[in-house]
Amino acid sequence: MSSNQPIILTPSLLSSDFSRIGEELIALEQAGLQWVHWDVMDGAFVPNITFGPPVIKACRKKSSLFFDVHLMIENPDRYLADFVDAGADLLCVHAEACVHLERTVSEIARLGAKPGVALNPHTPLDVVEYLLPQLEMVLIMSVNPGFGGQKFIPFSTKKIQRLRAMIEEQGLNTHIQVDGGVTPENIRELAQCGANIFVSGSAFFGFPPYDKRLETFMQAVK
Ligand SMILES: O=C(CO)[C@H](O)[C@H](O)COP(=O)(O)O
Ligand SMILES: [Fe+2]
Repeated sequence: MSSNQPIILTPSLLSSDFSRIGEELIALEQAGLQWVHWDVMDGAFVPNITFGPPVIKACRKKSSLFFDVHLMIENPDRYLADFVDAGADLLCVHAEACVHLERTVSEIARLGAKPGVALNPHTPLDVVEYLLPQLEMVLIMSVNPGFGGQKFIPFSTKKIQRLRAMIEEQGLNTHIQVDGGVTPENIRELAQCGANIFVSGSAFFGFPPYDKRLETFMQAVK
């Protein structure tokens, strides 16, 4: 059940060289990428800490890539305006971190960014069912969030299939992003299940040059 949505590869900067993120962004753009995935971690929602709005804001000046921002933070409402001001194009919050998810999603849209909701591997799809018309994207975590380089959790394929069916049932064409353990070896199956936006960290940045790596992913998904 593949989607009619465009196929997009969004490299996760979590596996990039943090000492030169600005240069990495320029290299991605030159290699033909259109999106880039920022993994924001607060050391509370997930057991790791990365970067926040000031880093994104500084990098925004160097890049016209679409900034796809994955917020792995508790109570994200506190920082939505800061991330939009920093230049986030899409803000994806975790359902597990939001008590009033509809309010949070509406606020992201009001601030002028595209809203997304991420679901941890064990979180059922029901939590987004009624919100789908308001969402640009649902992110299916195919690893437990917090670290790059983990193994893809096999039941995620069934979850993607069910979500694509739910989206079609409502007559929508919401993006499905899959995040964690995505490789050129499994991207085709994930697209056939209905995902159309693919995050890749370790399997992307570990295999330069980036233009060739993008081509490898795109050939694999054809
Ligand atoms: O959200 C994430 C981790 O919480 C990352 O986006 C994800 O793990 C990407 O890394 P890899 O492709 O190496 O699995
Ligand atoms: Fe992510």
